[in-house]
Amino acid sequence: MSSPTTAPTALSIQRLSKHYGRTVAVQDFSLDVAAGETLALLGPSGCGKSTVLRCVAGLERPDSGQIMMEGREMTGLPPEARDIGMVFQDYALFPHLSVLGNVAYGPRMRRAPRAEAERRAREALALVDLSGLEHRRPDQLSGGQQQRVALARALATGSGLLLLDEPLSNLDEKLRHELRGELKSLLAQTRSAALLVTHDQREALAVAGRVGVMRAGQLVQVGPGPDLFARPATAWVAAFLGHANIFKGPNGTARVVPEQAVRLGAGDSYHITAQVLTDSGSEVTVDHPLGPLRLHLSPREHGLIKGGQLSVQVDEAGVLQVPDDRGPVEAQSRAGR
Ligand SMILES: Nc1ncnc2c1ncn2[C@@H]1O[C@H](COP(=O)(O)OP(=O)(O)OP(=O)(O)O)[C@@H](O)[C@H]1O
Repeated sequence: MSSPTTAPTALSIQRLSKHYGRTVAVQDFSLDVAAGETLALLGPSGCGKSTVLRCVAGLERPDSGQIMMEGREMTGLPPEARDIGMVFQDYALFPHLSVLGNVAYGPRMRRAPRAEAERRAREALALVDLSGLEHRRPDQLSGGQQQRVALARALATGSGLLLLDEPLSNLDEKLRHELRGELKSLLAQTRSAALLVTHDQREALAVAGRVGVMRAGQLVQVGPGPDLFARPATAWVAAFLGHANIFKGPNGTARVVPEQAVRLGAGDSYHITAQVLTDSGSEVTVDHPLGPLRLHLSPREHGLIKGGQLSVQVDEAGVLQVPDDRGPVEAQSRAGR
């Protein structure tokens, strides 16, 4: 599962495990992040994403495994010795410090002289487009501006590795959408490697070059986001990424039918068993021999329905055969839809 790129490795996590009491939070987790790369860890709540990040930051001590940065062993070191820039969910700015003071804090802690720390802080604030607000206090900023100050603070550390734990979580949908694009270009400009944790697929796809999908403490698949969607390794990953058509196959396998494998208005006609209007057209369920096939139709495609029937041709070559690793409840809820 290592990166196909030849860039040097900024972060290497090897066989990391961590439990809390009886809860296995992370198990045998290995991942490399290349210099300059942004990698997003994606997975359902409680799957261990933040624990991985906290172990990399040095805020948690792993039970076993190794964490290396640029080839140096970090596993036993305290957070302040790791030279990492961090942004956490609540972005915890110091309320009594100005914007400039907040951003200069990192370099100051790393013993940069005041003038040098402030120069770096101003540079970072310019990157996040907040020049001119240096003297405000956090409570005089909007949520989005505070979020950007937190980012600037991480960037000003000048570290080769940034850890971002749900960095856009406290924003409304509109602002999140705007900042997703900004975050991507910002990370590209800094050339730092970044490990981003999110439970939001759109965020992962919009910001990261590669996405790692976690389930129950383990990394189940890693690769560029569009590749994961086109070729999910297992039925659980397919379901998690939003594939609608996953059918039980023989011997513990499942068949995933991507929308691209379905041609409308060709082949045999099948009954429509359910129809729901959506804001972009309609969603219909077709009684297909493979299973109840759920399809999104544009208003124009909706016109292909004749007498409660729709012609559908499934390109067998486009159907994916994968191990069915879904629990009984997950498989049931999909089949029942
Ligand atoms: N300090 C702790 N003490 C006990 N259990 C913990 C602790 N921190 C995390 N856990 C448990 O470890 C597991 C992984 O938690 P973690 O916060 O890493 O998940 P996550 O994927 O980041 O979740 P979310 O998306 O909800 O933030 C969960 O079952 C959680 O309840």
